[in-house]
Amino acid sequence: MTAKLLDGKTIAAQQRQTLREHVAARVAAGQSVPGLAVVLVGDDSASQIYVRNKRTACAEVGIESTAYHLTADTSTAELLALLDQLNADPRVHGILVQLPLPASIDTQRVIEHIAPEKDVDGFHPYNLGRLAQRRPLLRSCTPKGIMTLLAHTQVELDGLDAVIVGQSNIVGRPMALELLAARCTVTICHSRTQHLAEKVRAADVLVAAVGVAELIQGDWIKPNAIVIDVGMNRATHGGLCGDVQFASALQKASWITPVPGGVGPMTIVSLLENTLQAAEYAPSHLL
Ligand SMILES: Nc1nc2c(c(=O)[nH]1)N[C@@H](CN(C=O)c1ccc(C(=O)N[C@@H](CCC(=O)O)C(=O)O)cc1)CN2
Ligand SMILES: [Mg+2]
Repeated sequence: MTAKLLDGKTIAAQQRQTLREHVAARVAAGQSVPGLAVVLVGDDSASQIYVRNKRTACAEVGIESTAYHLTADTSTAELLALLDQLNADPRVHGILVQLPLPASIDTQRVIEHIAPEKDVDGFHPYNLGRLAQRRPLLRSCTPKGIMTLLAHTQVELDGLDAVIVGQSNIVGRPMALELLAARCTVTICHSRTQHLAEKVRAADVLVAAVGVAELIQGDWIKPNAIVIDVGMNRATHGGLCGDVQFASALQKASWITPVPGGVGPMTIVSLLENTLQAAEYAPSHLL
């Protein structure tokens, strides 16, 4: 059997079209243009590309993005001062601080300084706590995008065994909360996990987000499993590869995401959705 591809590139393009219509309808009704502040600190080349892609996507759907590019020697206090300004600005509905930040900056303090109602990355403890209580507001972008991909399979998730490989704050942990809210039985695996292959073999839904090129072998995949590969690793031949051995997993899974073109585009479109959501739910005195 050959798995069907979960084509994030195409699905994200469809979502952007829908978003463009919603934003246009909102503006035609006399409401404000959704605004996203995009904060980049330092010169990390991958981050510069992601920020550029996010701003291009904003422009495509009619969200106004404003870039703040700070030098790598910016202090935590200076970044917090910028966030104070953005938190108070009624034209800014969403604030995105691109990660990773330079090591000299206290990332956790920065995340906690973003007003939760403008936290369109969904990284603030308030938003993660809301998700943990099954009352989500702004949801982390990669896990939210993966839930959209899973909905496209039309597979009923209720009661399935989900295994997540990777326990990061950005992907693994919020992903576990999303799948738990969808009534999966969830296992998180990490660097201390014993018998990883056996854990993966039990997965009806596998999310690989560990950042180790092709760690997960095709013969570990349960027949008919849904395989979501968040990994983006440099392959020895120069291109990109995921955390899953794609060619052999393709023969076992029912659905699988490609790398690139699977999860990545869904992360960006989820950010756009969150920005519109933040604008729609902004307290009326901020509209
Ligand atoms: N503030 C945030 N920082 C980071 C996030 C995030 O969601 N918020 N996630 C990642 C980086 N990231 C977005 O910021 C991101 C990474 C990759 C892609 C993507 O579309 N990837 C493409 C392949 C790109 C390539 O060819 O190099 C794909 O998968 O098709 C989107 C977003 C860490 N930081
Ligand atoms: Mg992400």
